[in-house]
Amino acid sequence: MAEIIDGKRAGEDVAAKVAKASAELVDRTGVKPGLAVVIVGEDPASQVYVASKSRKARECGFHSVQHTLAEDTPEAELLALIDTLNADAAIHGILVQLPLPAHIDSGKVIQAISPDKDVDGFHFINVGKLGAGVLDTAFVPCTPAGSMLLIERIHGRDLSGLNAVVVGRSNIVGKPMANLLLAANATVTIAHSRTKDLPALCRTADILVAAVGRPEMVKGDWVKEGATVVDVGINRIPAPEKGEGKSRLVGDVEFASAAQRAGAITPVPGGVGPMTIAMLMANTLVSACRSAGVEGPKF
Ligand SMILES: Nc1nc(=O)c2c([nH]1)NC[C@@H]1CN(c3ccc(C(=O)N[C@@H](CCC(=O)O)C(=O)O)cc3)C=[N+]21
Repeated sequence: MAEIIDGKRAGEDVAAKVAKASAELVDRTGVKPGLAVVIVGEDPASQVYVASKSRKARECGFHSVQHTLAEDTPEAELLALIDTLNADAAIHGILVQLPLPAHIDSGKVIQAISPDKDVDGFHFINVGKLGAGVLDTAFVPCTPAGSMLLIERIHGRDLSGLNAVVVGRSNIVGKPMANLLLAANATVTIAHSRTKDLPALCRTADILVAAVGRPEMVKGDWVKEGATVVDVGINRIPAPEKGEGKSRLVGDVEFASAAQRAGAITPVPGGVGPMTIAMLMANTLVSACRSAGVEGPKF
């Protein structure tokens, strides 16, 4: 049976380090890290995530503001809010919760965020730095950054000689994840819906990252014996066994069968999700340290 990687615990470790550094930053410079989270519309799942980000920010001793805009907010109004936050010296990180309503061009909105406050790491400047391996000043997207810290717990920082397969090629997880694995010297393959014989490819992976958004798509017999499996998926599926109308969270990996073969595996919930939120705090702290001109902690 695989070791179950405790992402909740790892996320708490990161948050404790952030909280300590945040208090030191305030003491030394008077600068308090500030995070602005913007949400447009009333999607209940998004509301839950945004609330937990704001809560975690307060736990870290941050200045935390949340802007909740109506579903029908015009794009220009959202862009104007971003301009205001870009110019606000008390704000070091801006997160616009995705997805945005269909009438808003999310690409335009993301590129309007100052790259220096882009704690999601989605601005082209940060995407480019990651692609070029300039990691010291890049903001790295939170989910891949958190996944790397979980992988580090098993393999250390140097992944030389290890084969990594990333299933999924999204801009928010698959592509940045592949770049981080490559920067750590892994041999990386990105697989996707057009990949031939995906199960066979996955069986070559010492590190298998599933980020496709399809519930339990990766089966146990796709997993190489002893591999490290990182499940990025968070899918809510019906759970009639729990009662009428009930649901449960599953990942992109069929956990029970994969855990039989893996050496280590992240669960859902309690794996990558809590690390994502923790890395958002880490990125915000780093941004505040930069703005105060002091060296922050490394994560
Ligand atoms: N600009 C932007 N940046 C994001 O980082 C972003 C986003 N938009 N839009 C939505 C997704 C989703 N996301 C999650 C973060 C943590 C958990 C998390 O902590 N999940 C818990 C379970 C939560 C539950 O029970 O529902 C866990 O996996 O243990 C989940 C999902 C960040 N996202």
